[in-house]
Parts: sequence; structure tokens; C-alpha cells
Amino acid sequence: MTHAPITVTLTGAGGQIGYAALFRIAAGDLFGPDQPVSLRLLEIPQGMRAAEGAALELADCAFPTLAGVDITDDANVAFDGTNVALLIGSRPRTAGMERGDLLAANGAIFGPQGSAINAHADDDVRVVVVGNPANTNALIAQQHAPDVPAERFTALTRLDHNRAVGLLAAEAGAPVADIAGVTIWGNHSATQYPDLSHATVRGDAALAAVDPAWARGAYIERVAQRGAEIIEVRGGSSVASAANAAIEHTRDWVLGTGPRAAGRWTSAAIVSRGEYGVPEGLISSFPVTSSDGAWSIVDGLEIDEFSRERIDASVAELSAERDAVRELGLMP
Ligand SMILES: NC(=O)c1ccc[n+]([C@@H]2O[C@H](COP(=O)([O-])OP(=O)(O)OC[C@H]3O[C@@H](n4cnc5c(N)ncnc54)[C@H](O)[C@@H]3O)[C@@H](O)[C@H]2O)c1
Ligand SMILES: O=C(O)C[C@H](O)C(=O)O
Repeated sequence: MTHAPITVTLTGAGGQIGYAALFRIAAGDLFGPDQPVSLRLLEIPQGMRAAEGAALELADCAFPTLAGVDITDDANVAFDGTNVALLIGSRPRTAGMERGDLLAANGAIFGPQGSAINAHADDDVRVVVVGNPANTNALIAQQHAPDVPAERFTALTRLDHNRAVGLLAAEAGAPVADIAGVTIWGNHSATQYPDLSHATVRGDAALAAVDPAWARGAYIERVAQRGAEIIEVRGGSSVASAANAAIEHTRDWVLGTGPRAAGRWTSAAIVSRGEYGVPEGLISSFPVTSSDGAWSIVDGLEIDEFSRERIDASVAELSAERDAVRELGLMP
């Protein structure tokens, strides 16, 4: 292993998703078996012991790809020279709440972290916001980091994407590998739009492989409510699948989506430049591919009236969340 270590900062490292993600990242799941990683764990004082315990266990794994672990409750230290920042630390919702109900409680975390990233992170920093409500928290962080290119701030909708692919595969009786062209549009919330208009199953239109009424009814509801379903069945919000999605999002961003991109794409919430009628500046989910460390939005997809209404509804919610955090004084 001759590469210099990549520094990865995890916030909320003592929490559930942090615990699920740390060992996979340390084992090389982000950048492969030849790329060492140096981990920075950011926690609040109440979470420090849990993070310290995780660090002891990391040492006990003796991963060849793990170059070091530092634990801190100071964001300025945690983001110093960081290349990848996974912003997980924040409160999860409980049964009966929408993710947007966490705006006031969690939004306040992301401004100071954005400022610390702005002041201390490496020039190539890439930020992935997992903490809910993820899109708007990412916007808050991005707005506090004026010296970092806006496109380096993203929010996780890969979990929704994976859910959408998995549920379509199950309905069509096809392996996941035979599914392509699924898109999550908009917000990581109940208004998100899992879109099968351009999806294929074994190369044929998904809307011919499954009942189109299901695809444009129960399916959308099931994907959009999957987080609530997990909370109800598991008694707590998703953990391992969320960590997996954060790793896949980051790996694809940094290493590229590669040859998969022929007719295939994934979904990520990235800063809009006005594509598909999404107002500039919002961090909204799009169909994306990645190469040379940058996301590109898949262009030229036809948007029918049904899709237009749903994309617009989710984007309207993002605009309302942005206005709400402005009113709360959480944006500069
Ligand atoms: N975007 C997604 O797809 C997705 C999926 C699952 C969960 N989530 C969200 O991820 C977040 C974390 O979930 P979890 O299950 O790990 O929660 P958790 O309660 O188990 O862990 C959260 C951790 O964050 C820490 N924390 C709180 N404030 C912090 C701060 N300012 N700096 C650093 N750390 C801080 C807490 O001490 C705790 O250890 C929640 O907001 C949850 O809703 C998002
Ligand atoms: O739904 C939640 O609150 C957790 C997470 O955002 C999820 O989608 O599982």
C-alpha cells in the first residue's frame, strides 16, 4: 500500500449508523483494499465514550487499510484537512414524526459544521449529509461554506434509490442486477418521487413488466414510507442499510459509477443548477452518474405530466424547508 491515507470524518460516530459504517470504511469498503483511510470521529461530549469504544474495537480488527483513528468533540479538529465528511450526527425521528419535524432540532448542528469545513477541510473535500432532514441540512452546511464549491455538498437519497430498486426487483421477480433507470427525485421525505418511467427490467420497460397502476400508486407510497415502516417494525430508524447507502454514495462519487453508466444511473441529492425545473440552489435528488470525482445529472429524460406533478410537489417542500430554516435564523 503506497497511497497516502484519505481522511474521512464521521460525525455522530458513537451513534448507530456511525457504528455500522465505521467498520466497513476501515475495512476498505469506501476506496478499496489498496487505499488506507484515516478516521476522524466527531461526537458531542455525551457520545464520546461510545465513539471511544468503537475505536477500541477498530483497533481489535487490525484492518490493514486503517491508518489511524482520532476522536474529538471539536468540529475544527474533526474537519482539519478532511477529504470526505459524512455528516451523520443528529437525532433520528421516532414513530409518528416526519423527518421535517427534526428541522429545528437538527438544523442548528449543520451551520457550525459547514463553517468548520469551510475553514479547515482539504481543498478536495466532499460532504455527504445523512442526518435528517438531509437535503435541507446539507443546504444549511453548504450555505455556511462559501469558499467550498457548492457541488461538494450532497445529501443521501441512495437509500431511497436502493429501496426502490429492491422493491421493483421483488415485484418483477428479477434479480437486482437486471434493474436499471430507477430515479428518486426531490426530497428525502414522504414527498420523494420514486420514478419508474425510464426504468427497465432485463432491458424491457419496467412499466410493462409490472402493473403500471402499482408502479404509480402503492409502489411510490411504499418506497416513500419505507423509513417509517422500518421504524415501526424494527423499533428504530434504519441503520445498516443507511450506512451501506452512505458508503455506496461516497464510493461512486469518488471512484465513479464507471461502465455501469450505460443506460444506468443512481440517485443523489445534489445542488440544482435549474435542471428539470428544480430551482437553482436547492439540494434535490436527481438521476446521476459520476466520473472524475463529480456528479452529473442524466439529461434529456422525458418528464410526463404525472412525473412533473410529483417532482414539483417534492421540490415545493424543499423550498418551504429552506424558507423555514431562513426564518429560524439557521442560514447566513
Ligand atoms: N438520509 C438517510 O437516508 C438516513 C437514513 C437513516 C437515518 N438517517 C438519519 O441519520 C441520523 C443519525 O441516525 P442514527 O440512527 O445514527 O442516530 P443515533 O441517535 O444512534 O446517533 C446519532 C449520534 O449523533 C451524535 N450527535 C448529535 N449531535 C451531534 C453533533 N452536533 N456533532 C456530532 N455528533 C452529534 C449523538 O451523540 C449520537 O451518538 C438521524 O438524523 C437519522 O434520521 C438518515
Ligand atoms: O425514516 C427515517 O426517519 C430514517 C431514514 O431517513 C430512513 O429513510 O430510513
